[in-house]
Amino acid sequence: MTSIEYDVIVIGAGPVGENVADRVVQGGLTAAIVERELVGGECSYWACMPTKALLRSGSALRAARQLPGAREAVTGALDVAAVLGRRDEFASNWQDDGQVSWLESAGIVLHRGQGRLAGDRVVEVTGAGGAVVTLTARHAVVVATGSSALLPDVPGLRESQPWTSREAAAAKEVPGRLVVIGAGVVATEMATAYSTLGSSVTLLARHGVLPAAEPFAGERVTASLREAGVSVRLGTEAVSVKRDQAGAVHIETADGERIEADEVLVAVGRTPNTGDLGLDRVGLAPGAWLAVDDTMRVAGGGQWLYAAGDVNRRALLTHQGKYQARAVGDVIVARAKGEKVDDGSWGRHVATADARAVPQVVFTDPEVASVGLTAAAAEAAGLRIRVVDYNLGAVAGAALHSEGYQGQARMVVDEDGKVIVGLTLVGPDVAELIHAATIAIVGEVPLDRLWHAVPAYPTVSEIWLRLLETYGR
Ligand SMILES: Cc1cc2nc3c(=O)[nH]c(=O)nc-3n(C[C@H](O)[C@H](O)[C@H](O)COP(=O)(O)OP(=O)(O)OC[C@H]3O[C@@H](n4cnc5c(N)ncnc54)[C@H](O)[C@@H]3O)c2cc1C
Ligand SMILES: NC(=O)c1ccc[n+]([C@@H]2O[C@H](COP(=O)([O-])OP(=O)(O)OC[C@H]3O[C@@H](n4cnc5c(N)ncnc54)[C@H](O)[C@@H]3O)[C@@H](O)[C@H]2O)c1
Repeated sequence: MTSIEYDVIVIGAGPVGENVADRVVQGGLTAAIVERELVGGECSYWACMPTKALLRSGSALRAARQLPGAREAVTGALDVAAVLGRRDEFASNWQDDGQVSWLESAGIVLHRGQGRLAGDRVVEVTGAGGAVVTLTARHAVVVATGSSALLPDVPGLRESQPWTSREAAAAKEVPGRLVVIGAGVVATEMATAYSTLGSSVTLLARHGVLPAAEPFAGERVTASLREAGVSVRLGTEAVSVKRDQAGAVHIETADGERIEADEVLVAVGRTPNTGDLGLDRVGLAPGAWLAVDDTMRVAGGGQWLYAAGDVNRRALLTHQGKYQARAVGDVIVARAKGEKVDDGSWGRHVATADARAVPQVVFTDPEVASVGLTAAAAEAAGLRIRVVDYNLGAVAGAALHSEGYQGQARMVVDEDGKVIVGLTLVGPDVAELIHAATIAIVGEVPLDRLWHAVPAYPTVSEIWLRLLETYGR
């Protein structure tokens, strides 16, 4: 059987795979990308973009209603059909022509089908009709196959055809009653979206709401969800699920309650897309997350095998996966050309920020924007820290932003280095504020110098000055 040769083969054309391929082509190598569904991946069609489109209109409406003068101009309710229509556009109507054209313009060859490793630097691609094409990589194979929703082992759940994040992101109708299992990022965002769109939502939070964030984030989001009419059940979980013949779903909880709903959304984390990837053909375990070194080389794989994005479990976020993609694309080019590899801390060919400065925005109401370590995580890492809290609603810019602005900020300072290692902001429109904190953490800007970074008056950014004043000089 003949094989087509490329310098680099990328399996998975999500945001991460696309960026890896682009980077290696820009570095002068040839690249092929293998995709079994839509070019653009989860983020474009079933995750980041459509879910944020579902949330945005409700958020804008709430903002207008919090402002005298603007409030009076809002006379109608949310136009659900228009929101869903705008979401469809943001999901490109689940067509990938635009991204396929981009691949062509970037000089990347697309092979459609299921990609499987079939030996050292060999990938077999099985197309829709069953035909198999064999590809060989001269330098590297990069696995960027992403992740899928995890379905917990709850009796009856799988048979009940639950919604996962995919159905929640792409739904054509808003269910009357929605039960959400889980209370992490997907669960809280989708509870916010669907309650705004008119569903009666119940959220089952086994481990608390947003348990990975600073505790006040979960508390504020819980309070606001409840104010919006969402029933948030803390410390409980689904123990059995059944869909009846009329289509209703019956959920039994650990505390013996029975809840009836039209749909049940499972949002309890992710599982790697490595079950059908031929990992056993290269000595690795199918179905496992792919552990990697800082240059994204797979532990226990050949020197030619890399993994980037969700599939390596370092940080399940598009921006962080694309950051890894830039590092891995460049390191493959450097190694192919025999150039020096810059793999020291914060070097060009490593993703140092994955461990120390990952920003994330949860688009709930209020928004939760964070970067770096929470106080609990910093303590667990053995750092000697000081925690500085400040009421975000007390800065002048917040009072101007909206009536009764409520928010909270926390800065975590490493007392030995006198630098910030974590910052969390909770409040309306804090999303756009977090990048300043990312720069302060990545740049390891000393607190003494931060006093000279003066926030403009009257903006919500004045929180920076208030946090410094509270810390003391
Ligand atoms: C509901 C939801 C909302 C989210 N919102 C945000 C957000 O607002 N911001 C953010 O930063 N992150 C968000 N995320 C996370 C983000 O979607 C992921 O981190 C991101 O999609 C990971 O990109 P990736 O390229 O690694 O994987 P994916 O986007 O999953 O792409 C992997 C691609 O590989 C393909 N593939 C898999 N196996 C094979 C195979 N064997 N052969 C061929 N092709 C294969 C898949 O079809 C897919 O196209 C969200 C996630 C969810 C679930
Ligand atoms: N705005 C964003 O950046 C954004 C939005 C959505 C998703 N994402 C990414 O997608 C990934 C997946 O999100 P997710 O919400 O599925 O995972 P997650 O890890 O954020 O939350 C899962 C939650 O489910 C809980 N849980 C686990 N098993 C459970 C069970 N059997 N019953 C009840 N609860 C259970 C966990 O305690 C956890 O709180 C995240 O890592 C996140 O980074 C990002």
